[in-house]
Amino acid sequence: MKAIELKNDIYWVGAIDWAVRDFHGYETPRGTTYNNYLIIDKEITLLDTVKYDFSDITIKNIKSVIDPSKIKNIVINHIENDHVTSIDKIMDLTPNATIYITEKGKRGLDRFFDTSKWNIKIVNTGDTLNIGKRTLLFIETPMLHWPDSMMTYIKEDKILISQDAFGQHIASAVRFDDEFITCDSMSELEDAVIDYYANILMPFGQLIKAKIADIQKLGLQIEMIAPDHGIIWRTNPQKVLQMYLDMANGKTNLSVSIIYDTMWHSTEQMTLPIMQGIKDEGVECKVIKLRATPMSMAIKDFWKSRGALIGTPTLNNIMYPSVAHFLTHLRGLRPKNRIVGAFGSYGWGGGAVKEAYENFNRMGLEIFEPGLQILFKPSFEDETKCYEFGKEFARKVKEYHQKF
Ligand SMILES: Cc1cc2nc3c(=O)[nH]c(=O)nc-3n(C[C@H](O)[C@H](O)[C@H](O)COP(=O)(O)O)c2cc1C
Repeated sequence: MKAIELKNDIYWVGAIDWAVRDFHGYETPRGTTYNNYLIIDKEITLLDTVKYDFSDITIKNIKSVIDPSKIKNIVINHIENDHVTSIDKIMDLTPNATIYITEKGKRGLDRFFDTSKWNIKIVNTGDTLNIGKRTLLFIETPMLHWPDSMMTYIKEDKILISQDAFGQHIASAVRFDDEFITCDSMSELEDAVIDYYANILMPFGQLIKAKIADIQKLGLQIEMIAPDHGIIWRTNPQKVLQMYLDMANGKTNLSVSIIYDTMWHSTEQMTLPIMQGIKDEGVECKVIKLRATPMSMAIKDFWKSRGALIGTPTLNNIMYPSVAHFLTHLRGLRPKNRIVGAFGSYGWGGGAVKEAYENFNRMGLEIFEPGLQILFKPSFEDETKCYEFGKEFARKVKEYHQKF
């Protein structure tokens, strides 16, 4: 691999991770990339590093353009391990370089490395760094998605180095959106954006809107958005900005996800008439069995639908563990603008459906009540109840969807 030019004298020097499937628990079936960028100017500047196991690769890529000892400035936009843990290797090659980082970023960096001998400059929103023909503008983006996060805008080239925002977990032979949609497809790229947003950025919708508004107020013209993972947006960067705004504003499909688990298939049997009821109301429906589906995919499918029905049998008075796991994960992501209900089979005292509703209440979601509980295996009459339950839920979903 070698460096790839984004614009004149601005290079991608990152690494492709074809093999990663478990990214801090997030399933990444397409792998990912760790993107970082090198600018050749009067002061040679590196924007971000990569995950530690890939330090040799980024160094090789940098060497394909320039001797790394000539790097004068290193901008660290985000201190998460996948972006910062090869900085020591880079600093070994250019010990006099200056690191530009936010104050919170510096505090974190000090926990990973002995930074006592490194030159470090703290930057705030609006600060600029002139590197010769170019000026870098720093924009702090706290909690998008860590407190230290920032973006760097290359003024003359109109490139926004956006760190994790606008990224996707895609390992590909190509670097740019136009290339990707030729060898894969736009819908695959969009799906990867939604997947990343749902699993990482869902809690931060309000911040996303505010930050995009700030960027618009600054009047920055953006010709390219270069994130720290996946494909670079050079054809139509406005597309991903609009996708983020839409998701932050609650836009999603008029559809339902049935997300369930089962021990002896009774709850599973309930999914079929429920699904039929939903479809007969003209609403699309997708059914996801939790133990057969990676958590991050179930989260994405939840996010892609206006409504979700959670199916759980009762085990020892409470929800089935995989369902509890899913709802705990979902609660951390602070979902909004979705309507939910629950159903499931039980054998005696029940308890799982009630507990699912307790979870929904804690999340502050729009709730469809009452839930549906069936004793052991659903009878023919029970299946009719399931069908009506699905129909009624779909009607409520359609009504709720009008608000958006
Ligand atoms: C280990 C075990 C514990 C159970 N605990 C309860 C319970 O506490 N309360 C209850 O109502 N049913 C309990 N059940 C019964 C199940 O909820 C019942 O068999 C139900 O139909 C299972 O639904 P499923 O086929 O979708 O897994 C238990 C079942 C098993 C296997």
